Amino acid sequence: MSYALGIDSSTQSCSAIVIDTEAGKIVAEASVNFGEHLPQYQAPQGFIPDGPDGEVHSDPRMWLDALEMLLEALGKHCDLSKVAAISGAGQQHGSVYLNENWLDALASLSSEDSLSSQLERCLTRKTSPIWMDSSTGEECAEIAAAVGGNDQVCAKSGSIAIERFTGPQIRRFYKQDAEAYAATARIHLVSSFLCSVLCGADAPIDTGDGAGMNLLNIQSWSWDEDLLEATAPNLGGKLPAVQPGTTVAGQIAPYFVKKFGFAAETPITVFTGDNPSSLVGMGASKPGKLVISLGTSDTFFAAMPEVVADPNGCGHVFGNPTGGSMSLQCFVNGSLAREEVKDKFNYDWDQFTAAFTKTPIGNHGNVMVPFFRSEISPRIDLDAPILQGTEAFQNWEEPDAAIRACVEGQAINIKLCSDWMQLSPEVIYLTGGASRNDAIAQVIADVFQANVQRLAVSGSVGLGAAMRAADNSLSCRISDLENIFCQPEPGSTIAPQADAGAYDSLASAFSACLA
Ligand SMILES: Nc1ncnc2c1ncn2[C@@H]1O[C@H](COP(=O)(O)OP(=O)(O)O)[C@@H](O)[C@H]1O
Ligand SMILES: O=C(CO)[C@@H](O)[C@H](O)COP(=O)(O)O
Repeated sequence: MSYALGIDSSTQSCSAIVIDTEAGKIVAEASVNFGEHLPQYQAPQGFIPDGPDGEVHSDPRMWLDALEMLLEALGKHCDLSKVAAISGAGQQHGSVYLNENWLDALASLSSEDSLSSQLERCLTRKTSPIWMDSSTGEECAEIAAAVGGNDQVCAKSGSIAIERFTGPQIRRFYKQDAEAYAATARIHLVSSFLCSVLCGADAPIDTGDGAGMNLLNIQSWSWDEDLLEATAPNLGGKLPAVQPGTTVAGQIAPYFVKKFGFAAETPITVFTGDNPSSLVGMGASKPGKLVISLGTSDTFFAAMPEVVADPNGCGHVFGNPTGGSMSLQCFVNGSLAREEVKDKFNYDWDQFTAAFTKTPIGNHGNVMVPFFRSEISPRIDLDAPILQGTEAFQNWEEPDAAIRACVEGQAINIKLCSDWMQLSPEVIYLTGGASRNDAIAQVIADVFQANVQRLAVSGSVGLGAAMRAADNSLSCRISDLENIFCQPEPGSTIAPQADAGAYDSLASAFSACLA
């Protein structure tokens, strides 16, 4: 049997891909959009809107319901009993809090009932903070002070103390509700939570996703005692083991065998974060390739030959699921910022895209810092964009110029913030929902003065998971799978149209707006 299943539970949707490693083709794909298919959770974009004090949470029951809907849909396109290897990925940093009933509940799941109805009684925190949460500034400062400053936090964990990272989120929970914290027996990431559910047993956290917690030591790749202590009492005992991404976490639980027809004993490789998984699915797990993901967040990442920390404190070092490390820069104002500008003018994506043919490169000097919510790269508190240019532009009276300015501002910001990685690529590989947009891809090619390519398989997170599963459990090699599945979409290369230096003055104006 040669089928491998990869699952991607990201911010707005849960998707899956099944690859046939022998035939070298995709067998089935399916996707469940949280807002569209599970409206009862009132999370149109995958998170509960308007949380207080920068809180952004999601309901973990929604992720469970989506997983079931996904497998149901997938089973209509493919015989799931042929799947011989499974892995997956979750949006990074999000955490799930579970009580002492968790392990028993997992071990005794009945296929007569839903996962969410059987596991909700295990939740000690009804909703899960996710990566967009910025409520933990105070906790970050406390953790940094306790271990001797942010330089120490960064040297240990690969990032300074960061609001969305899981450690500060755990500390906030402990401070807000010490009783519920004490009743918490296990804290999982989205990735390890879903992996545990599939295994029917507690699964480890992998080094790729674990590094996004401010708790994992990136030299030893094990929980760091000082960071654990600085975060919350008895935390070590509440965390699962950390394991490399090449670990098999367990076998599929009887629940999924009975309900969806998987073969008993199908091995499950430890899940990772969506970005580390995408690194694999983009064929970029060895150093040399640079990826920009335009998902809910925009991210810029690459496998690194050695651990390099961002001197400005905005970038991160995560584990590479195939070994070694990767660097990543995350931009909160990604797709949702582009959508805000589009929706401001009641445009659809075609009208949004057409705006680029009606405006020139450089936008006559009109520049936008397109931050609709506090940005982390660079760290700045804003709840509305800064516009600088003609009066009409500043008054949002020029829709096409505003759209170009949003995307140019984003691309310039990505370039400025990723300079620390010292990568000057000839080719940038694009993935994520917005990567299908040629106009956005063209701006990235122009700003970076590099060719831009997309791969023929668009779901790089799920693909990366399927490839890791196949590498671990089907005797396939990642490099061979890359040759088959990670090939550029024919004719997709977008070359720069702008001259080198065309964006120099706009980049200076952008920086000046932030000064
Ligand atoms: N044609 C398009 N042009 C630009 N952006 C698009 C287009 N189609 C979809 N998107 C964006 O893709 C985003 C979803 O990307 P996706 O990678 O699926 O998100 P995530 O993995 O974070 O759940 C949407 O928020 C939407 O703004
Ligand atoms: O916070 C980060 C990375 O550090 C985000 O990239 C999340 O991992 C969410 O990913 P998407 O849903 O936007 O792909």
